[in-house]
Amino acid sequence: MTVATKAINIFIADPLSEDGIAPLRAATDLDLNIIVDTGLSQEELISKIADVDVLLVRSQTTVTREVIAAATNLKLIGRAGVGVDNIDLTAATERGIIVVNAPDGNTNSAAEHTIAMMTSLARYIPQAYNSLLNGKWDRKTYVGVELKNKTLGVVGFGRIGVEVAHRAKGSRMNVLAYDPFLTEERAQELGVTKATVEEICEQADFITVHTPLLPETRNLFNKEKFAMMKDGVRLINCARGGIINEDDLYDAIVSGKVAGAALDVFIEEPATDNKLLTLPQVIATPHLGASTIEAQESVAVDVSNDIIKFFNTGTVTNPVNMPSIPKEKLAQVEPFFALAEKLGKFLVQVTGEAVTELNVSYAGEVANYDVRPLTASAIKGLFSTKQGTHVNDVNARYLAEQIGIKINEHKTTTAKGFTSLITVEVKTENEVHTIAGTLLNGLGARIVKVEGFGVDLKPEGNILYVKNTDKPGAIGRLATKLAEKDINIATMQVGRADVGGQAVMLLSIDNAVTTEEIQYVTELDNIDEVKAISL
Ligand SMILES: NC(=O)C1=CN([C@@H]2O[C@H](COP(=O)(O)OP(=O)(O)OC[C@H]3O[C@@H](n4cnc5c(N)ncnc54)[C@H](O)[C@@H]3O)[C@@H](O)[C@H]2O)C=CC1
Ligand SMILES: O=C(O)CCC(=O)C(=O)O
Repeated sequence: MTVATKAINIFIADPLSEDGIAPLRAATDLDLNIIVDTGLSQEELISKIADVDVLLVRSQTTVTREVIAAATNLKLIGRAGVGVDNIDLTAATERGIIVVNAPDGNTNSAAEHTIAMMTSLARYIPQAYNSLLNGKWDRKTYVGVELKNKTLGVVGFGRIGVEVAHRAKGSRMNVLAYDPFLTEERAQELGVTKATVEEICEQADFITVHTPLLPETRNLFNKEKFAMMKDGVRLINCARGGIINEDDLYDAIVSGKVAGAALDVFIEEPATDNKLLTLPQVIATPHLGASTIEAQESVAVDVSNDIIKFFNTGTVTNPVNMPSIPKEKLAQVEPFFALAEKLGKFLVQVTGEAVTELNVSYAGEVANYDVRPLTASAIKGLFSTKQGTHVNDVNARYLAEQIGIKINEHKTTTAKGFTSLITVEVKTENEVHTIAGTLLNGLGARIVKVEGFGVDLKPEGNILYVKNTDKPGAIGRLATKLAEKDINIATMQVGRADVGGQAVMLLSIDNAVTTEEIQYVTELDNIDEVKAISL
C-alpha cells in the first residue's frame, strides 16, 4: 500500500550524512522531494514548513509546538539520533504525527566518546595540550590518576551505559550500575554490581550519566548528591545537559569537593558562554558524542529507511510516540485491525451519550499477542463519528484519555467456542453497551454478540439496530413498515435472552436510512429503540 499520492516533501533541518540519506535519494518509486536547509532560526523554519510531510533533525533544531502547528501537512518527524528532548512529543502525538529515532546507530560512538572524556579527565590531556600550545613544558601540574582499580558509577544502564561499562572493565575498573530496569541477574551477567544512586555517590571515584533527560532525571545530581560523594570525585556527562545541575557542579568544583568534570552536553547549547567552561578542572566538547562518520551514516540510514517504510507500508521500525512492536508480532494481530475498529464504530453509533469508559477484552488465541494496536483500532472506531478529528495509531489512546475516556484491556485464554474473540464494552453516564466479534476461518470478520445476545452478522454496510420486547408479530410489523418506506432487508438476526423478554434485532439493509424513517419504525408497539449503524 502506498500512503501518499503526491510528492512527499522531506525537509532536512540539521546537517545529516550524505551517505546516510542515500536510501532516500534512491527511493525513486516514492515521489520524494528532499529539501536540505540547515541552521535556520525558529521563525525561518516556521515560515518554510507548511507543505512539509517529513521533518528530519539531529539535536540542533528544536521542534516546538509552534513548529508542529505551522507544519499542517506533517506526518512524520525523524530524529537522526537517540534523544528526543528537542521535540515536543505531546504536540506531535496530539496531531497524530509519528516520531521516529535511530536508537542504535550512535551507541558505540557515544560510549567511545565517554571513555575518551573519562581518560582525558583523569590525565588532564586537554589542559596539558593547551599548556604546551602556550609554550610551557609543565610536567608537575598535570599529574593524573589511573583508572585501574577505581570505581566507576554508571547511572542509566541502557545501550550506551552498558557499552561504557564493558570498556571500563577493560580498563580494570570496578563498575557500579544503577538503572530502574536493571535486575540482579543482568548485572551479574554483565559483570557489574547493581547499586542505588546513593551507593554510587558514596563509593564511586568516577560517575558517568547515561539517562535520557526526563523530569525524573533533570537535576539528578545536585548539591545534596554532591555532598554524599567522595572527595575528589570526577563526573562525566555525555548524555544531556541538566542531568547534572550546572550551578551546583560549579560550586562543588570551586569548593574542591569535585576534582573535575568532562562535559559533552549543556543545558543551553551552543554553550559558548557557560561559566563551567571558565574552570580549569572542566574539560568539554561541543556535543560530539555521536559525531563520527560511522554513527552519522548509521543514524541517517536508519531514519531514512523508516521514512521509506512508513510511506510504503504505514508502519515504522523505531517509533517513539507509539508502541514499538516487532514486525512478526504486528503480523499476528494485523488480521484483527478492521474488526476491532468496526466494533468500536458500531458501539459509538449505538450509544446516545458521551463515552466515559472503553473496555476491550481479548479471549482465546488473540490474547497471546500484543494487543495494544487492536485497542488503538477500537478507539479509532469510537472516534469515527467525530468529524474533524484526525485519529491514528499514534494519537488514539492519547486523545481518548485527554477527553476523559478510561481505557482498559483484559485478556483471557478461554474464548467459549471461538478461536479468538474480541469484546468491546462502552460505558457512558447512564448506559453500558457491548459487542463481540471474531474472525471465522475463511469467512472473515463476524459480529457474534450484541448486548450479550448471540448473533451472526458481517460487520459491513448499513445495519439497523433494534431493541424490542420479544412479542409475537414484532418482527413482522417491523418488516412491513420498512417495506412501506422501500427499505430492503438483506439479512436479519434476532437475539433474545428469555421468551417475552428484551431482544435485539440486527437488520442488514441495502441503503442508509433517514432520521424520519427511524422515527417511523420506532413508533411501533414493542419496539423500544432503533439506531442506524453504518460500518
Ligand atoms: N552526547 C551525545 O552525542 C549523545 C547523547 N545521547 C544521550 O544518551 C542518552 C542515553 O542513550 P541510550 O543509552 O542509547 O538510551 P537507552 O534508552 O538505551 O538508555 C537509557 C537508560 O536510562 C534509564 N533511565 C531512565 N530513567 C532513569 C532514571 N531516573 N535513573 C536512572 N536510569 C534511568 C533507562 O531505563 C534506560 O535503560 C540519550 O537519551 C541521549 O540523551 C545519546 C547519544 C549520543
Ligand atoms: O545529533 C547529534 O549529533 C547528537 C546525538 C545525540 O545527542 C543523541 O543521539 O541523543
